Amino acid sequence: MDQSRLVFLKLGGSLITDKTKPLTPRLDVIARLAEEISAAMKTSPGLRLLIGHGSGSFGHDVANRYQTHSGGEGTAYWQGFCEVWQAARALNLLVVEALTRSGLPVVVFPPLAMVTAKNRRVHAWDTQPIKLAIEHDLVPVVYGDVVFDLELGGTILSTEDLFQSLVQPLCPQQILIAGQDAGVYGDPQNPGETIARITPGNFEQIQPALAPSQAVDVTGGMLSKVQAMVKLVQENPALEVTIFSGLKAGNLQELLSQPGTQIGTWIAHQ
Ligand SMILES: Nc1ncnc2c1ncn2[C@@H]1O[C@H](COP(=O)(O)OP(=O)(O)OP(=O)(O)O)[C@@H](O)[C@H]1O
Ligand SMILES: C=C(C)CCOP(=O)(O)O
Repeated sequence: MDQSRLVFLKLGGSLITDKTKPLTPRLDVIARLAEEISAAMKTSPGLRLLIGHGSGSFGHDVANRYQTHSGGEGTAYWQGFCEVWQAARALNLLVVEALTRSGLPVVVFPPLAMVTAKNRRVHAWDTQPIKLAIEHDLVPVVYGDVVFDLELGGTILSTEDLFQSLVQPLCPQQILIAGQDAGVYGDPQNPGETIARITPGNFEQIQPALAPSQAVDVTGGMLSKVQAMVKLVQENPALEVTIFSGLKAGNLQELLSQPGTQIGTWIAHQ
């Protein structure tokens, strides 16, 4: 890859859906986020993007009913697997429609068709097509999905799981995680103050403030998100991660077009 700046962006399920109501997209938010991304791309010629999105009250709700993430066998398990796929895909269609309407050249890489897992971790993924899409100035889109698992039968990979496995082959400079919350709160029971910076050095001290999602969520909420990102910056010291609110209009556009903007919680090597 050349000198341009590659950013992985997650549009969290807590942002693009209402996680308190099954199968409820926030279409106005999705449309605004798409416009912000498009505006940032126009004013930042070196910016290259890989977009991932979460499943919110689509996939999580159905997966929770069937415990799809834990693996299984038999007709009922595979029926559930299929229903989770349908829910995740339905949300993906809405996101892609909005991104396309905003003029973004998006191409979808459905995880079920590309990735296999082993005990809930990415096992094999030919990332060459994604690399080529970025090199040709397209915007690849991935999303949390069901995948076949060589040990468990089936499982679920979150957007963060996918990002973790794409960092090494694609070498992004930044990961932006947009959710409904202003960042990582020092006390999730009393949301207000966000933690400005998390590093491998202060992670242990911050960990008690990290909890699963307050909504139905089979991939772990803020705790697993921060854990995964701290591990990534530890392994890739040049990488920086920002967790921020995409509900506040303008945040996403600013973070995309002005690297270094201090919004939300930063996760960095030091
Ligand atoms: N310290 C904390 N700060 C902020 N949120 C926290 C904290 N601890 C737990 N949470 C919960 O984690 C949620 C964010 O994780 P969640 O996985 O729901 O987000 P998401 O990635 O946007 O959603 P999805 O997994 O559907 O894509 C928050 O909405 C909150 O309920
Ligand atoms: C529940 C499904 C299908 C995917 C979960 O992905 P995430 O919302 O990124 O955690």
